[in-house]
Amino acid sequence: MELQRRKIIIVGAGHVGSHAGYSLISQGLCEEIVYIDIDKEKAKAQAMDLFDATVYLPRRCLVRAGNYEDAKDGDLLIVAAGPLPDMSKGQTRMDTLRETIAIIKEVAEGIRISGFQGIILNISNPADVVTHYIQHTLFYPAEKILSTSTTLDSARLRRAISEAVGVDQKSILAYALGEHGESQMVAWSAVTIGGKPLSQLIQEQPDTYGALDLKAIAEEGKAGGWHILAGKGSTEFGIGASIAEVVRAIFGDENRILPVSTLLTGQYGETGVYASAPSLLNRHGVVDVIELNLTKEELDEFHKSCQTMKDNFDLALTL
Ligand SMILES: NC(=O)C1=CN([C@@H]2O[C@H](COP(=O)(O)OP(=O)(O)OC[C@H]3O[C@@H](n4cnc5c(N)ncnc54)[C@H](O)[C@@H]3O)[C@@H](O)[C@H]2O)C=CC1
Ligand SMILES: CC(=O)C(=O)O
Repeated sequence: MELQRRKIIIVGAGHVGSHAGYSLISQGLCEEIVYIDIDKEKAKAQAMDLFDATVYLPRRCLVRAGNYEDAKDGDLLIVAAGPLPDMSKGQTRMDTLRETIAIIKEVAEGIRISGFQGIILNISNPADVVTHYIQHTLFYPAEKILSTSTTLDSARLRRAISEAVGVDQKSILAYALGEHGESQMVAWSAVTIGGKPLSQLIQEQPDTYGALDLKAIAEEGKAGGWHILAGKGSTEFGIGASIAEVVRAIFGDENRILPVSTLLTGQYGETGVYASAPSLLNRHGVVDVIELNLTKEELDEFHKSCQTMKDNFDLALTL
């Protein structure tokens, strides 16, 4: 009998790293978590706090602080190190590129020397461009490096739709696609509520669904992160749950479809760019990208978003 011991490395023991850890241990998704942070005392403290919590959680998980040597036999590595956009300066996620890349250079080198060969899930913003940068720097197999990206924005979009139509988010399937950031777009043509296309509901119930302000709903979904940042200075529970959802799809070999950011190789007419699109996830990582039948306007918006990320990826390579 081969006993399973799933090991996750989390680089960055801040708000995201700690909440990712709590989501993972409370859902019993791994047997070991190792925190790496330049602030070693913080890494130790977060690990100890989380390990104490496991006493009262259903599944055992060893949580400790470590270093890149611990990544050698890791199965999955989460990158969550970097600054948040400074709202007082009106920064977007993309505006943090320069500062984040300086950190990511060190993180990527740590991953390289560790010999880590598992799946990399990048969260550091600007998420899509940074994921591409790590993949490029490490010559990493693209199917094994991804970002949660608009998995989180799609949850926020589903909340915004839910509030407008009075149906629970879980009964709504809706994707924000492209960038985890300002240029993201909504694939309205693919939205279904209880299995019915939104376009059909608009025709059948013009007084309710037909009266929806789709632009305002899309904006509300996109603004979700900003509302949370403004209110409490960090976003953590939503991203922690999104990370756990992606990890479950991978470790469970689920063939689950989530809107993660992956290297596009011709899908939607885009090549050589990390962007969020509905993708099939299993133990190998991202094994397929689903091409939705987007309208011409939606496709134009998607291309615009991809161009933003291509331009910033080129910029990242000069930093
Ligand atoms: N993709 C997404 O949906 C989300 C992305 N983020 C991004 O995640 C990143 C982390 O955000 P928070 O956890 O809120 O920040 P935080 O400031 O709470 O934590 C960041 C941690 O990274 C550590 N760190 C800095 N440089 C490091 C290095 N070279 N090596 C190892 N650790 C290092 C810091 O010591 C700190 O503990 C940011 O880039 C943020 O923009 C945050 C929320 C959601
Ligand atoms: C901070 C961030 O990227 C988010 O919560 O969406």
